[in-house]
Amino acid sequence: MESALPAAGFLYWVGAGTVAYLALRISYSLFMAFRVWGLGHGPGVGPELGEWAVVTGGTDGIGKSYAEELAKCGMKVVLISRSQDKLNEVSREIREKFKVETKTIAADFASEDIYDKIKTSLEGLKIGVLVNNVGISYEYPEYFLEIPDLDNTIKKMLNVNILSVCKMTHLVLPGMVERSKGVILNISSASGMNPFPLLTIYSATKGFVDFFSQCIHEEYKSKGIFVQSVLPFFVATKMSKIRKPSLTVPTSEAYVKSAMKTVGLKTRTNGYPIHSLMGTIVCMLPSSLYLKLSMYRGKSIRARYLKKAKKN
Ligand SMILES: CCCCC/C=C\C/C=C\C/C=C\C/C=C\CCCC(=O)CC(=O)SCCNC(=O)CCNC(=O)[C@H](O)C(C)(C)COP(=O)(O)OP(=O)(O)OC[C@H]1O[C@@H](n2cnc3c(N)ncnc32)[C@H](O)[C@@H]1OP(=O)(O)O
Ligand SMILES: NC(=O)C1=CN([C@@H]2O[C@H](COP(=O)(O)OP(=O)(O)OC[C@H]3O[C@@H](n4cnc5c(N)ncnc54)[C@H](OP(=O)(O)O)[C@@H]3O)[C@@H](O)[C@H]2O)C=CC1
Repeated sequence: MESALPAAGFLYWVGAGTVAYLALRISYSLFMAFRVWGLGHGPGVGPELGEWAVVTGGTDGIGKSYAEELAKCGMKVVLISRSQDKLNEVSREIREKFKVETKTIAADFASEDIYDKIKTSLEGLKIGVLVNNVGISYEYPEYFLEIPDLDNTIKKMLNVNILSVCKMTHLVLPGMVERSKGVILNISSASGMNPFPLLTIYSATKGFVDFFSQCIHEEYKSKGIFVQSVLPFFVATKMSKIRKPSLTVPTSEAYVKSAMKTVGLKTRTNGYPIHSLMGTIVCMLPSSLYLKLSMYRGKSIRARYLKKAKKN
């Protein structure tokens, strides 16, 4: 009886400590959400950082929306993607709508020999913002060994999702450091925060982007550079193949408008209020439960995709 009392006291303090810790974490998250999305603040970017913004994969989805938001802030925009036709069309739209200068570079980030051409095209530009947005994912969630053309998929996904982030940062960061200002926005994914089975290679590349961003921010923040890791859940784009936006699946325009409010305030963000709530919940789940739920989710999307493919 006597020896049970100190154990009960110990458990009481462990319980009280845990509750206090969780209460503090939730209060801090709510306070930050209110500060970022409730109070609002001016754009954390603009031509004062350097007149040009560079957006990789800037002709569709999330990248196109970043290009438009940056142009709206008065920045000149360089768009980089594969198709010159799409580049011409989107750059014309941006020039006409926002009255800013644009430049295009046609390059395929699946290749490794494009960076000399990009370097030459960017020479002499004062780049204030780099958005490392380009990324590719699976056609649909799939078991590792069943991925069509696996060797080629591995190489392509690593080149587009990882190599592009390192190489573009290498090209742009020296100028920013020299001018002691600049913002780099790296588009990771919620699947880079927590592993997402059946999107294994993709999820792991996005984990790389998240770690890379956090480390570079810590290395260069004293030089006036702000690096942000952006971690969206699903957004309605060609990549997710979700056609109809919903409460939890915003359009890319709504997503980016919201994510831009966090620039300068948060080095890691899910970018959208409901996504932040989902991120907070997911991070509090025991990892075994999270993995079960995400595997279940992946399997259900896979089944729907395969059923639809069989019908067509
Ligand atoms: C609030 C608490 C949260 C707790 C969470 C707990 C556990 C965690 C569990 C899961 C983790 C959650 C999210 C994952 C994390 C990160 C994801 C990041 C994604 C990312 O980085 C980008 C990608 O890599 S996307 C993956 C690659 N692309 C694909 O796999 C495409 C596959 N999809 C398709 O082919 C099609 O969409 C389809 C065949 C599945 C359906 O197409 P169809 O034309 O038939 O249907 P639609 O009209 O488009 O939509 C109907 C309906 O379904 C919803 N929906 C469609 N697709 C998806 C999808 N991929 N994911 C989720 N939901 C999808 C769509 O929104 C519609 O819903 P509605 O009927 O309107 O409610
Ligand atoms: N949509 C979502 O649900 C989520 C997306 N993300 C991330 O957001 C980023 C953007 O995704 P999203 O907007 O959905 O993608 P989209 O597929 O809608 O757009 C992709 C853009 O990248 C370009 N692109 C694709 N492949 C290459 C390549 N090999 N070389 C050069 N450019 C290329 C495309 O242009 P073109 O085809 O002309 O080359 C297009 O401009 C990605 O990094 C993705 O991982 C993260 C979480 C969720």
